[in-house]
Amino acid sequence: MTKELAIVGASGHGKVIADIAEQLGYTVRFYDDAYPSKKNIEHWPIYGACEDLIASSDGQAENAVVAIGNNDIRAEKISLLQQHNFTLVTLIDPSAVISQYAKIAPGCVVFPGAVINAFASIGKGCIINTSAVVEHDCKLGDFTHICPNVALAGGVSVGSKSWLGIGSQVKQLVSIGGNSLIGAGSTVIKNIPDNVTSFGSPAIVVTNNK
Ligand SMILES: CC(=O)SCCNC(=O)CCNC(=O)[C@H](O)C(C)(C)COP(=O)(O)OP(=O)(O)OC[C@H]1O[C@@H](n2cnc3c(N)ncnc32)[C@H](O)[C@@H]1OP(=O)(O)O
Repeated sequence: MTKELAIVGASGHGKVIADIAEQLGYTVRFYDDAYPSKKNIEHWPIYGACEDLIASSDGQAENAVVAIGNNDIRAEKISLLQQHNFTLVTLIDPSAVISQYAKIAPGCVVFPGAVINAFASIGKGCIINTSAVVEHDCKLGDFTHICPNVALAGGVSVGSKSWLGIGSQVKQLVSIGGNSLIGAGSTVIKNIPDNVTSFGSPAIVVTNNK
């Protein structure tokens, strides 16, 4: 029997998610709020906006994943789908390496080559992007985005909705607050508070996002 999966968000990120989902045996259907001005992505048709997906649902726990990189919008769409009884699927690329002792909440995507080690815990709706490393005992809040090639050493914590830019690295046991942004290529060696943008090596706070 084929498994069906609605993907909300027809973007580059969505294409990677569709590829992973198909490898896992799903038949995918894209939805995007740019519909009807946008009607397809690559060879996949777009079936409607997110509200069309909800309207067409029979309330019988259909599978869905949200493929939107923006943490706030992803959180909003996931909450909406949960309110309408969709099943939030977590997709893990077959090439990712996940410890038997790691915990990953629903609605996450784990991209090719990522590693999540023992006793790491990943909150709801997170993106663990290509070749990111989440070491042992890390704790990631809901709706975080860990970009490609990020390396989190052991015991790092990241608050909800934070975004760690491509190639950034974080020293062991460092804590990054919620809703903060770490710039591409940064090296984080000290705790970072909530609601700030930081970058550089070592990373320093450059903007308060409140
Ligand atoms: C699969 C995927 O594609 S996933 C997506 C991956 N993308 C990323 O990781 C992007 C992460 N984004 C960044 O690093 C961005 O540069 C941000 C968000 C930190 C800053 O963006 P902006 O606010 O637009 O800053 P802007 O580009 O105007 O730069 C402002 C200054 O900060 C510096 N700067 C910006 N980002 C960084 C950085 N990561 N490291 C060091 N310096 C930086 C710039 O050189 C510039 O300096 P100047 O004023 O002396 O010229």
